[in-house]
Amino acid sequence: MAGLTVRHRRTVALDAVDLDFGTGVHGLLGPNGAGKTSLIRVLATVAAPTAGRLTLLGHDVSAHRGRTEVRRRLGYLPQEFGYYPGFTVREFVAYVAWLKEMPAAGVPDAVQYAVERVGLADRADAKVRTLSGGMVRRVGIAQAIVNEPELLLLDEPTAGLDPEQRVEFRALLREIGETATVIVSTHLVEDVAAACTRVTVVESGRVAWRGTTRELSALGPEAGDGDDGTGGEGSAIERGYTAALRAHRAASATAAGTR
Ligand SMILES: Nc1ncnc2c1ncn2[C@@H]1O[C@H](COP(=O)(O)OP(=O)(O)OP(=O)(O)O)[C@@H](O)[C@H]1O
Repeated sequence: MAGLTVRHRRTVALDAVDLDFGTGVHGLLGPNGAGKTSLIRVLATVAAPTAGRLTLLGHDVSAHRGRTEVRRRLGYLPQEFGYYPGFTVREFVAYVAWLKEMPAAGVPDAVQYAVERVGLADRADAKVRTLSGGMVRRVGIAQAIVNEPELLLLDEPTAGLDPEQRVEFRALLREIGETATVIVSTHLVEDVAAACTRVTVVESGRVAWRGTTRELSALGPEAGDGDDGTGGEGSAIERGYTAALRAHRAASATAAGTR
């Protein structure tokens, strides 16, 4: 993507962002309101950018034909995911498979596999309305992966999952990321540490930092070294994240001051 800009009335949610993502699990980290959801929605082709160029899976998505092709090959779990409470898990995931125009003959097996991968095989014939919040979240993940997407976009996917489910889910992401591009927006630094190989930190609609998870962990002060009494707390990756944000803010303030 190049010069990607998203405006909501007067708010600039994404400010001329240039990014590319290869195979693997990418974490999108940033404070509330940084622009993560705006970016994921554009990548999922549910929102059009205000300006800029976006190519997904080799297709220009400003063209109708490109968008249709890409939608078949992507999976998307929105932050607030809408479902039909009267459908069973199997029916709902099959419905999404149908929306993605998967060949009908392969749908039952694909649904079964997706449901198994999220650990819901024993509830596959239960109505979604009877499930707990964490289980509904897993239905959301199942519908996102039913077509074995080449591009998987997940907006705050671990919200509502208990610690054990989180661990299983991160393992699933790593497995999918071996062959697909997975982009996970989160404010949980531990999710990134456990599941992602690369990180993009966004703030105020701009890319504040990019690199590997390991590089982000190495960015912060050593534990206990914080010169202001806060910098040395938390895990290595939390300290790295805080350091990346501070450096970006300092650079933005300097740039604004010299304008
Ligand atoms: N529909 C909208 N109308 C007006 N402003 C919006 C709309 N959606 C987002 N914004 C604004 O755009 C900016 C970026 O929001 P976005 O939801 O992309 O951030 P985020 O990083 O996903 O935040 P969070 O972690 O809180 O979900 C924020 O300032 C937000 O208030």
